[in-house]
Amino acid sequence: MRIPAIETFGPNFDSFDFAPRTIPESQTVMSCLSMFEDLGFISRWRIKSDTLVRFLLMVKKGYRNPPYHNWMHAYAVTHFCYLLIKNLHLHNYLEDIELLALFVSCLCHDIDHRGTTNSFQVQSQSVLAALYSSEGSVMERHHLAQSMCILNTEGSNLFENLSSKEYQTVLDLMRDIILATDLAHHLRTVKEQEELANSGAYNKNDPRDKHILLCLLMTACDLSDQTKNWHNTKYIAALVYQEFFSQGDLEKALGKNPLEMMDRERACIPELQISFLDNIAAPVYKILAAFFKEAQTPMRNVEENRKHWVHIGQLLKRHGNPTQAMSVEQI
Ligand SMILES: Cc1nc2ccc(C(=O)NCC(C)C)cc2n2c(-c3cc(OC(C)(C)C)ccc3Cl)nnc12
Ligand SMILES: [Mg+2]
Ligand SMILES: [Zn+2]
Repeated sequence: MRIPAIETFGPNFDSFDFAPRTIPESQTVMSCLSMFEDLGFISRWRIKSDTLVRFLLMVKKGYRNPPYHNWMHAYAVTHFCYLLIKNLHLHNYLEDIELLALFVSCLCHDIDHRGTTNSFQVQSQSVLAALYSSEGSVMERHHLAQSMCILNTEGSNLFENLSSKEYQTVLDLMRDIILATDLAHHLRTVKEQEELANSGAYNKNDPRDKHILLCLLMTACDLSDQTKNWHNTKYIAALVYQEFFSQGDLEKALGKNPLEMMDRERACIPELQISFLDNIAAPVYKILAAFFKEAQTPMRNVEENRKHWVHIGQLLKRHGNPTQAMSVEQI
């Protein structure tokens, strides 16, 4: 089968400033094929092209269509992983199999997401909560289970030609990486990531150091919409709050009080986005830039986007009533 050259998808496809959501959804699977090829994964791991196509189509089909946590989110996350591998010379920090696991985890990390949070699963006593709430990370365990199902399906097992040792290793890595996408896990490990980055003593023979770096890279991919242009950032906020406000509506219907950020009557999006950037997103890219000098651009773009939110917040204060919930279209 002919896999298009990566240049087909634009001259700056491998630049941090490239916005993957400009790729039409109809070309995303083909674009993933080209990324696998361009990263050398197809020959290195002897991936049969029909297996790879079936795997990608099964993963894409595994996503539902909530406003934010859909296939295009997974595609954008995966594209940022491609950028990290191409721009940060990660081969000096991680083994080949760890890069493969990271890239495939990006594709799979939110499979079958329903657009609601872990706490909503527990509150609403969902089937997934019944299955996983005793271990925590309810949604992430489900994303992992769905991913394993696809890999265990005849014809879409991407890792069919890996040795049994490699096979076990890549599945263990996917488990660690996908479970690390739980915000609660991230908040528990971000301090350690910062210390490791600032120590300058990263040791590629230390499994703990490699685990910490893999978690940082995964979170950097998961939040990468914040590292693009303002138009992209504004658009993503609209999608995220559509999802949050729908959950808030459901919680009210269940007689529960939603968090302010999920309550369309109370949420002030610019304020919430500034605190999300300050407390969650910006630190991730500051730490990434502390690890890799080539990672200045994403960090600078997040700082730029914060300035836009401050400006929007001032406009709102001057022209609107500051507590009035801003419709996402008005942003
Ligand atoms: C634009 C944007 N605004 C957000 C605003 C708030 C929050 C939120 O959860 N606040 C909870 C309080 C307790 C702090 C997340 C937001 N968010 C995410 C996101 C990141 C996640 O977790 C990782 C990837 C591990 C960080 C998990 C889920 C989501 Cl939706 N992606 N984009 C966004
Ligand atoms: Mg997730
Ligand atoms: Zn995600």
